[in-house]
Amino acid sequence: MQGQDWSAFQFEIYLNGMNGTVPRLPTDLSRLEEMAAQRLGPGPVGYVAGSAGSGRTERANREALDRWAIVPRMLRDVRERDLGVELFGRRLPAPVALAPVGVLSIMHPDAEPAAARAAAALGLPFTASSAADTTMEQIAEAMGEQAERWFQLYWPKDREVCVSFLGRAKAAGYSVLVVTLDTWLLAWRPRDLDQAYLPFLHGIGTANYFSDPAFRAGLAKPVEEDPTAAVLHWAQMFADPGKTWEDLAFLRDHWDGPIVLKGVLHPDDARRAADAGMDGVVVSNHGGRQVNGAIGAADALPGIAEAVGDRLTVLFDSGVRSGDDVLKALALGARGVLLGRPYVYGLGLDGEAGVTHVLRCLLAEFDLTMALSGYTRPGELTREALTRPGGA
Ligand SMILES: Cc1cc2nc3c(=O)[nH]c(=O)nc-3n(C[C@H](O)[C@H](O)[C@H](O)COP(=O)(O)O)c2cc1C
Ligand SMILES: O=C(O)C(=O)c1ccccc1
Repeated sequence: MQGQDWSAFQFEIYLNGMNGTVPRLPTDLSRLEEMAAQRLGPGPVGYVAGSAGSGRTERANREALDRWAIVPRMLRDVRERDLGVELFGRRLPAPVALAPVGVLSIMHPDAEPAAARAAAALGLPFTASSAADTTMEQIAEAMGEQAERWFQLYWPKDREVCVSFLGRAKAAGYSVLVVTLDTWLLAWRPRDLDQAYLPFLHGIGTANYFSDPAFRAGLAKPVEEDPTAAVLHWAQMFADPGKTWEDLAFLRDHWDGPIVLKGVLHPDDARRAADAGMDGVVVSNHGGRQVNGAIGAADALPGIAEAVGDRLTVLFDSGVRSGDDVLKALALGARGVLLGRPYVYGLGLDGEAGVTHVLRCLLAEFDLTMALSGYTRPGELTREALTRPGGA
């Protein structure tokens, strides 16, 4: 084994069984939602599990991955394997990062620091959401100096707040800026609407803003004196639906590291990202939480990889639930994937240990599936590894 031996987790689980111990959480990560629904509150679970409209696009994400089938190849000596990849100039032990997810404290009191520590302990990047309950500085501290961390920007209307966030993220050691393009407005989300549940109105997810000097300067009264006014101010400056491709020059001027645009679904938008001097895209429909009826993310992936794969680092999220999903995404042209809801359920069900469990399951399953399919490293995976049984 050249890289980290991710599949050792499988044997560890069986060995623990000799002492009568079985895993506290399911090892089929698609079952976590069901367990979370039994054990956690309906508001928080609805917020995480819910999606836009009828849930058509959330289902499309699964269907798009399920339409592909892996075609395993035999007798290829798969003893020496390495899941490691290079992303944005850094060597990572596996092609997986944690997706930016806001308001994690609705799932578990240990929230972002717990998830970030779990990622750091395995050497995987944690993407801190702008809408976190812990400041980016506190998350950085929880992760430790050397740990790879990315900052997700909800690009605010207020220029001063934007510049302040970028300066803080750089100072706190975030290496990659992930700019989310698909959430200028929150979509129509019936599960949240039916329960009239929105965490932000309770001030959840505003830690980066309420601690920010530029944000605070825009308030008539200090946050502590009038929290409701602070939340309302946050709501109107949090995003700017007026942004256009020309505005990316501003971000390029104020961030000297890699910039990745999250939420790209059309090859022409990916080309524009490359033309604007961006470094990567995340092919994503936000887990089906924004445009109901939108294309399944894995259906958009091959066209985008073909259009810009030689100019940009193409990442993927929306629907990844297993090691075979990771294999398919890489074979369809992604260089890495972001894991969303499964780690959030792991956090809700068992804190930091739950996130660790989820990541180790995903990567053990990916390593075993890759080996059993005849591949030894992510770079070997191409469309050749897959077929589409239904045709097309
Ligand atoms: C509860 C929740 C909160 C999220 N918050 C953010 C966020 O703050 N910023 C962001 O860019 N994406 C956010 N996302 C989207 C994720 O980054 C990712 O695109 C999505 O979860 C992928 O879909 P999947 O979890 O079904 O695989 C959120 C997703 C969920 C489920
Ligand atoms: O709920 C989400 O999908 C999301 O992206 C979000 C938006 C604003 C604040 C926190 C999360």
